[in-house]
Amino acid sequence: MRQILTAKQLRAAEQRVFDAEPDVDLMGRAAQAVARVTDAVVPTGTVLVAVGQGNNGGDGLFAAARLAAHRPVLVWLAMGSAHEAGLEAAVVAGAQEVDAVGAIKALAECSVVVDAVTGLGSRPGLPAEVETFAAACQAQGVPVVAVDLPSGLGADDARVHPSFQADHTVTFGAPKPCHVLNPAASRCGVLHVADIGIDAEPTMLRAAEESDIAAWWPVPGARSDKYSRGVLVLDTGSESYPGAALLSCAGALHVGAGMVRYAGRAPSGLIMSRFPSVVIGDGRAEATVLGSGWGDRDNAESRVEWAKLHQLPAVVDADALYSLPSGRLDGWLLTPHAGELARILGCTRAHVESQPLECVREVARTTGAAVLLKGATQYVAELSGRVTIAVPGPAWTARAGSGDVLAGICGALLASGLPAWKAGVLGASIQAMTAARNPGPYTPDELSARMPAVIAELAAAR
Ligand SMILES: NC(=O)C1=CN([C@@H]2O[C@H](COP(=O)(O)OP(=O)(O)OC[C@H]3O[C@@H](n4cnc5c(N)ncnc54)[C@H](OP(=O)(O)O)[C@@H]3O)[C@@H](O)[C@H]2O)[C@@H](O)CC1
Ligand SMILES: Nc1ncnc2c1ncn2[C@@H]1O[C@H](COP(=O)(O)OP(=O)(O)O)[C@@H](O)[C@H]1O
Ligand SMILES: [K+]
Repeated sequence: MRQILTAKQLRAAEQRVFDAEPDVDLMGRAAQAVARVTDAVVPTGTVLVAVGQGNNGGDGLFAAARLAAHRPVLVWLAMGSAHEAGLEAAVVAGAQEVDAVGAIKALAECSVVVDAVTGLGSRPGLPAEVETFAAACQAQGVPVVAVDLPSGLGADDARVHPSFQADHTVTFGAPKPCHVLNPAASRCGVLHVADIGIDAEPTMLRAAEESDIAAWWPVPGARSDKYSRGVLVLDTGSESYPGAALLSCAGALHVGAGMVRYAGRAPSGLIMSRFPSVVIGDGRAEATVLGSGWGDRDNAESRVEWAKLHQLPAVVDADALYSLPSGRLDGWLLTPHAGELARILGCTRAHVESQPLECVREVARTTGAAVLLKGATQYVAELSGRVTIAVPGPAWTARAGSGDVLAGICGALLASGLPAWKAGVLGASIQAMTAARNPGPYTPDELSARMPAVIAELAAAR
């Protein structure tokens, strides 16, 4: 599990290191990591380092000094002034200074650019000259290694602003929100988290890793049976949207539900013809999935209320999200995408997309349920305010029906006895990991059929 630190939390962690060891050279360690990644990404040719006036520029200059020992290095002081000791080290090592015009001209001969304009102290956006330079790097296809974060982004901000488009980003101690929250994360390229001796304490924002998914996956044991593995009732689909019923069945079955009962309004013959192991009709269960493919259903509210009355943990998806019963929904998992979350909150989709953490936390706080906000980055918020980001996957999954499969997956995991937040994180992650291992436009049900192989791989790795 990776802890995600805000700029303020990272600075506090840095301060603790300085307090314990006043002479520690954190900047030297940061520069060493930047030089190492730069050499690994593009081993030869001229490096052009764009330098700002703060400590981010300092990292860039000390990295320039290291690189200049074995390859040509140019430095551009993009804000006029720069970290004095860093500049001296770079010049002594042989780096050559260029001005703004020289920097743009030099791009034609450079093999890589190091962006050390701003980091944790970054205000969103770039001065005009730097923005022009960043655009030229992209237009000319020169790879960019960003120091700490692509200059122009805000460290704690999910939004994109005029900024560098990095191919690689070398950050220190722990990822910051901009490295994991989309769309900002899409500007970071490959993220390298360098250990420079800063300890990241547990925070209210963290990102799950594949090793967590492997460790948490509910693998059956010798004493397991279909009941102990979890019985799931799917009330999904409708006469108008029978496909959603099939997709939720596919999701639940392919992640190993002990038993799936189908109690929705899609034709039972259709379900049986595709999934003969599904039992038709309601019955004893450990969890239910409500809402996927319901459309405008007449008894939506009473059906959701029914689950609450029977204290049946529910995955609430799609149309059922607008029929939530009052009171605390402990043990439930809500699975909205940004548009659905906006409708629940009575705000715009754009607001949810620019403030995803605040919005997902707000619904978890007011309902007591765990809330999985779906999309390019998938967030699972709990009542406590803790948010866990699922393992990311490729955008191939962004297509109609993926959410129906995901609801079935999460339902099966909830039925297995996992807490709702963990069911959400595991469900979103396994779908993303399967897509990552099977790139291409597979349909959501085809992709679900590839999940057992990924789960077997995870179980074998434990
Ligand atoms: N502490 C440590 O020992 C370690 C720190 N480390 C490194 O330090 C970095 C943080 O350094 P930092 O605090 O000096 O801030 P930094 O990101 O360089 O920017 C501040 C300067 O940029 C300017 N500026 C900002 N935005 C702007 C904009 N949009 N347009 C124009 N100007 C803008 C801003 O101007 P001002 O706001 O003052 O007007 C100020 O002059 C961190 O990311 C990591 O790389 C590592 O070495 C590990 C050890
Ligand atoms: N950009 C993206 N990258 C990766 N996965 C995505 C992206 N956008 C959406 N997804 C995934 O696609 C699914 C879409 O869900 P949803 O919008 O509810 O679809 P539907 O309701 O049509 O089934 C979600 O499971 C989400 O995880
Ligand atoms: K930077």
